[in-house]
Amino acid sequence: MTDKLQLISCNKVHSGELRRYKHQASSVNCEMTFAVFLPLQALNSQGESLPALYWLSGLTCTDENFSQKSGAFKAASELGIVLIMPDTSPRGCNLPGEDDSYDFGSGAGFYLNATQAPWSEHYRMHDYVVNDLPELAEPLFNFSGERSISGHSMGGHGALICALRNPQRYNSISAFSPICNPSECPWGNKAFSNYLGNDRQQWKEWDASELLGKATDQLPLLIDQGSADEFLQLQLKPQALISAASKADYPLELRMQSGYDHSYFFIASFIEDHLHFHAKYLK
Ligand SMILES: CC(=O)Oc1ccc2c(C)cc(=O)oc2c1
Repeated sequence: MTDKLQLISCNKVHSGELRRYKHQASSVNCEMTFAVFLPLQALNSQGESLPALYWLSGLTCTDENFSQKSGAFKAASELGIVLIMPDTSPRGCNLPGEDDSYDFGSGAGFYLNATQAPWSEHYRMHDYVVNDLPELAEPLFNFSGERSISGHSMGGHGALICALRNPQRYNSISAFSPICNPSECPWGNKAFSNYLGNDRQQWKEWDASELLGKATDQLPLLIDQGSADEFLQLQLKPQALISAASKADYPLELRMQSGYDHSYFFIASFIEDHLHFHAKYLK
């Protein structure tokens, strides 16, 4: 599988390696970039078997924001967890409007499979994250077969829908400030109407609150939300997820963190908690 990957860069960090790769991806029909953090344990020739945590970033981000701003590598090194960090959308596909706004198109793939032209040919980030990326990234180390998923904002919602739609593939889910009910917020309305069309029944298949409300398989789920988040009321709507979890008896731990906003300062403050949370379910 590694012959399909082109190494872009490699930096030593916390005794491990942060590598960036590019490759042609069949799910999204274009070139994609991703980053992987391999702790020291993944680099020695004995090849201790290690689990993976997928990180999905939010609107406007690339594979690089989490690497540069979260401070996750020290804990990932100590816990022996490989981090796999995809980009947030296909790019450079020359679709009309692809680069016109921060909340749609490039940097805003929403981790779903678009059904509407012209987006449906490339904007299939669900299949990329759930199928293509694991096939390429997991052979880079001695993979234990255990994976979990986390993310921020649009990526927090992405982590929720990837795991709720494919509970057998993940051991645990976490999110920072996720969009909780995209069918009922402006970012979600814009993305879903363009990617999925106007039939709101179809939207339910990609909305975390809808999926959680009818989930039959339950995964451990941790969410951190800042109380001073500027997007809390209009866009994120955690109450919808709390209500769905309560109706479905789904075990959700949602921690309201006093005074934190939507930025990576919030993520950096609690990422170690999230890594320790996932470590419990990855061994
Ligand atoms: C690096 C960074 O600040 O990331 C960032 C900023 C803002 C947002 C918003 C507004 C939404 C989202 O989904 O992600 C996101 C990420």
